[in-house]
Amino acid sequence: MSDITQFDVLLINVYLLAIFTNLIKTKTIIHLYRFFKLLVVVLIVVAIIEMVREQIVWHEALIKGLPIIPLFVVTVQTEFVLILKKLGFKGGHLFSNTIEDTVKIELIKSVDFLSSKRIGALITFEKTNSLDEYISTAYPINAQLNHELLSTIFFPSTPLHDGAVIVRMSNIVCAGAYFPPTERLDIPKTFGSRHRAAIGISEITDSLTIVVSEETGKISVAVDGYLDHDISKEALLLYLEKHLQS
Ligand SMILES: Nc1ncnc2c1ncn2[C@@H]1O[C@H](COP(=O)(O)OP(=O)(O)OP(=O)(O)O)[C@@H](O)[C@H]1O
Repeated sequence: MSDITQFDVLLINVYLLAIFTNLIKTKTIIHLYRFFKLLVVVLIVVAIIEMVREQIVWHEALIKGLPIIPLFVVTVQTEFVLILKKLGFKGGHLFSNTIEDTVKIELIKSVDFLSSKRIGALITFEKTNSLDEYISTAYPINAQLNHELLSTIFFPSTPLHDGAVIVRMSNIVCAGAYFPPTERLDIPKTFGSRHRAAIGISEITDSLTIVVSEETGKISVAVDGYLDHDISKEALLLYLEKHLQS
């Protein structure tokens, strides 16, 4: 323990901070981070019990507890970054996916059309967590979302219809994006890879995804790792109002 220098502590701190703030998007890191947070809480509780039991004064406790300080600092920093992201603070400016009311109407029209024709679709709205890594491997579009464009993209047998459309602000940024599907085992077998991809992306980012089932025409929304299946147009509009500001 005493071999650890302040410089080592600093290095560990910087290293862990880099992992947990930059790679927080990947599932392994999220699981690792949850375990890490639990570890910090356990270590702090053990340290407090030891302090009380052995009547250690605070400065002795500080020296003894030096190795867990980086763990504590990183956890606090990471939590702080996550809270800022939740509040919509990104890269020094307030950010959220603002979507105009006219675009919401176009979107609902398109989803209704796709649903009535039983055309499968996956439409993901980026919020504060960047979807750049999925955009970079998809087909770029960069055009304002409207009913005609969105419906045409998902038309069966056309080159762009497979995969997901990603929407940033009121623009369709790309089509044909692929997401890591959820690894959950409790998802009903009736949900195939499209629905699993929607849940998957909602587990690792704060995005909102609309799914139209090719098989049934049913509309679902995936957000925060949860799939709300078979919802009405009205319920869809409520989701848009709640998650995407005008
Ligand atoms: N990982 C993925 N990311 C994005 N889109 C995907 C992914 N996996 C599958 N898809 C899309 O879903 C289509 C296949 O859907 P599949 O029938 O397996 O799913 P489903 O959930 O049963 O949906 P549906 O009810 O529409 O049949 C693919 O052709 C592709 O367009």
